[in-house]
Amino acid sequence: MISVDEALERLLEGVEPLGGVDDIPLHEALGRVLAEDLIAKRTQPSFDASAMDGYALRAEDLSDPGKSVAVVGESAAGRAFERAIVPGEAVRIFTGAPVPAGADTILVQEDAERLPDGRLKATSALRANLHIRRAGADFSEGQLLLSAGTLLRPGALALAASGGYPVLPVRERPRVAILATGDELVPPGAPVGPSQIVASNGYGVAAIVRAAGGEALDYGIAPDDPEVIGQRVQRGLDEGVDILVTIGGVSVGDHDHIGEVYAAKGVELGFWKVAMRPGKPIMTGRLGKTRLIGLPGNPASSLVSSTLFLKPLIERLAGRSARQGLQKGRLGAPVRANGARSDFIRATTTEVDGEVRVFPLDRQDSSLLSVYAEASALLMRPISAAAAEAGEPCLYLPLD
Ligand SMILES: Nc1nc2c(c(=O)[nH]1)N[C@H]1C(S)=C(S)[C@@H](COP(=O)(O)OP(=O)(O)OC[C@H]3O[C@@H](n4cnc5c(N)ncnc54)[C@H](O)[C@@H]3O)O[C@H]1N2
Ligand code: MOO
Repeated sequence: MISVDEALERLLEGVEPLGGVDDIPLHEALGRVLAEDLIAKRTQPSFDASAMDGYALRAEDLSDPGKSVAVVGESAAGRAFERAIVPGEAVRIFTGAPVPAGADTILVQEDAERLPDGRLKATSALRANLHIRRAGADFSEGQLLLSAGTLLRPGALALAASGGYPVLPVRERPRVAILATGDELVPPGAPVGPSQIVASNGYGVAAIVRAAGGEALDYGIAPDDPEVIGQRVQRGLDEGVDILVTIGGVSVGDHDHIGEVYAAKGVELGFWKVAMRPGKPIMTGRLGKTRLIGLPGNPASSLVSSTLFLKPLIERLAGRSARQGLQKGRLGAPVRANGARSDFIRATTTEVDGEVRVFPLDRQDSSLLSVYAEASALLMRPISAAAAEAGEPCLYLPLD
């Protein structure tokens, strides 16, 4: 059996980002991947701005407690005070408003006293350069705002808007068809007969697809019939999907037909079986431009193997820049020696003194979705790892 690293290397070998680029409005761009570097079209802020409600003035004018200055006008957000101030003058100012020329500090309202004649005093010591956001503090025109390959998250969308972009060039999304297989499967919400179960895995797999930057296409449920599974696979090929994912039927039982279907379709086999737990029987292949991934049917197996293989494949096709791999943490509890497969243990994480502690969950059977849903990380135990105590270093993969 090949290792996880070798399997991933084989799967990603020669995979290039898809070529298409769409121009789409900002509000539709969440989760898409930026196709080009984004250069700021403007400077933010474009003027020195006050960070507080108060008064703009020269610090020197109120350097001793006996001094006062005249308040000669107002600068509000969107309505600047039109001229420079001169020594002895202050301007009432509000958060976000332009600081008038001649002023070098902001006296916050809470530290200001207006005298009966309207003049202004400071009730605490004042110095220059307080509460002023300098022009260009966020970014300047011509600066790189976001690099090609960035996954567009909420902050990136707001930044692009601020930089002057109502529309963004984004990469074409990899199209990923997901087909559940098994005579026992019924859709969620349908009556569940004796010996039937609900087809649940596809919903988790589809969510992994979307979070990675792909488009998930639901191909429904096929019975354990190689003929029918073959027809659905053909549909994926006809529709030119980038990835065709099947769930179940990759093991060695009499009703496991994915290998047979691959062979009948002339799929060029990538690998079958990886030295990992859960998810060992994963099968991959390629037919023309379509990549095929046969996920194992057990719920945790399908989700762990999607996280380790399907997700990076989508990220590569989507043109995403380098992704986070295994992280360093410390064991929150002792673990047993490991055997001949890398173990991806469903775990929770907490931060203690700036370090992440990883706590394996009690039950690890690959059928347990309640355990998988509780997990925030996969604790990775390498092949043949020795038993380890709480507090020892470990590696883990955060789950989205
Ligand atoms: N003799 C052996 N038996 C098994 C081996 C082995 O090496 N030798 N490997 C085991 C491992 S490890 C796994 S993982 C499973 C994977 O088997 P399949 O991919 O063939 O999966 P199925 O048999 O079709 O289903 C397994 C299990 O998962 C349920 N399932 C399937 N699809 C879904 C779905 N969409 N949603 C929810 N649950 C699903 C299915 O009902 C079964 O209970 O094989 C072991 N056996
Ligand atoms: O790999 Mo199976 O995934 O142990 O249940």
